[in-house]
Amino acid sequence: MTKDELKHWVASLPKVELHLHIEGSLEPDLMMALAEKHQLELPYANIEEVKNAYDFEDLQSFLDIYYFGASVLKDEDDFYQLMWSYLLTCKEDNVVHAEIMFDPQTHTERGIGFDVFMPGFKRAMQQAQQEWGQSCLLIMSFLRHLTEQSAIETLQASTPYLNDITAVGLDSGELGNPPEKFTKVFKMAKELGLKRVAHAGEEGPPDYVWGALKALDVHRIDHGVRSIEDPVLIAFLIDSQHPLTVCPLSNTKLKVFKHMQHHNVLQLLDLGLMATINADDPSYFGGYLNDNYFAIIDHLPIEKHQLEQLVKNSFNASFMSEEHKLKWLEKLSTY
Ligand code: HPA
Ligand SMILES: [Zn+2]
Repeated sequence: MTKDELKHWVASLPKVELHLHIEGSLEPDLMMALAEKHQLELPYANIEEVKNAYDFEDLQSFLDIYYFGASVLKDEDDFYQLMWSYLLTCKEDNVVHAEIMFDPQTHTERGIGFDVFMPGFKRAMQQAQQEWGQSCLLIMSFLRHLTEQSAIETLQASTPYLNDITAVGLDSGELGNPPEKFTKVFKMAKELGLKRVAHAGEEGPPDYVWGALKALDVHRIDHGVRSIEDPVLIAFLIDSQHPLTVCPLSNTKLKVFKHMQHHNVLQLLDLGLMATINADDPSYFGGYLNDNYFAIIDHLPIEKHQLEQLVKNSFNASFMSEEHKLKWLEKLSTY
């Protein structure tokens, strides 16, 4: 198959998104429209200027702009619009199931509570479910640059909405904020029956991946690409099959890899790790799920069977029921 044929084929497959920050799907046009609605001053005159600002040195330089962008989200309908726009891209990309992260503290720190963003998210999710059968669930991520006490207060504030939250996660600036800082709140989340994921080994060392596995008892590692530096960790991940939610466009935009040609996702896959492909913050990094698959097709010597494995892995790595997994894996085999 040519690269174009591979892209066409991947685009047609039913797929799963496991690493997507809803605040990172805020497109410049919605950002500008919400700024106008709430009469907020943005340092950008037009969409072109917003896009030009998306030129990052590292994770922190992105996070500064990402948190600033989220400040235009104020009322229930803003959060509805944000979620609805993302879910429309799922339909477009054949993403049949999405596990969507949100950062409560990005909003609660600005005085916007769960009673504002949760109803907005839920309204869009229910509408997409009704209109085209979209499957999706929510992962509540704690900001690791804040204290564990703040994460505990966030978990407590989420109590009335726990039926709508499947898992907790850990994101924001990794270096200097190891997983062990959040041992207690992840234990509380586990006792509440929540699943667990954490960003680790994006900018941070393999020790942070060990920390997420051992101290936080996570089901998946978000990113995890720096695991490759520790052969004992790699052997552990091959054996345990803890999934890695890898985000190729994010990793090149944030200079975790200098160029897509240097990305290690194929290496991880061929070693037998449960690698998956994901979008992370599509509005900031230049593309949604299909674009991430297209980028690795363009720049890595990837073959059809490896793409098929990545897509299968994302179903297997998801929190969907075993019954739904089987249904989709059977369907995949007909493509
Ligand atoms: O890629 C990421 N890493 C850490 N925190 C984040 N918050 C949004 N995206 C990211
Ligand atoms: Zn992320």
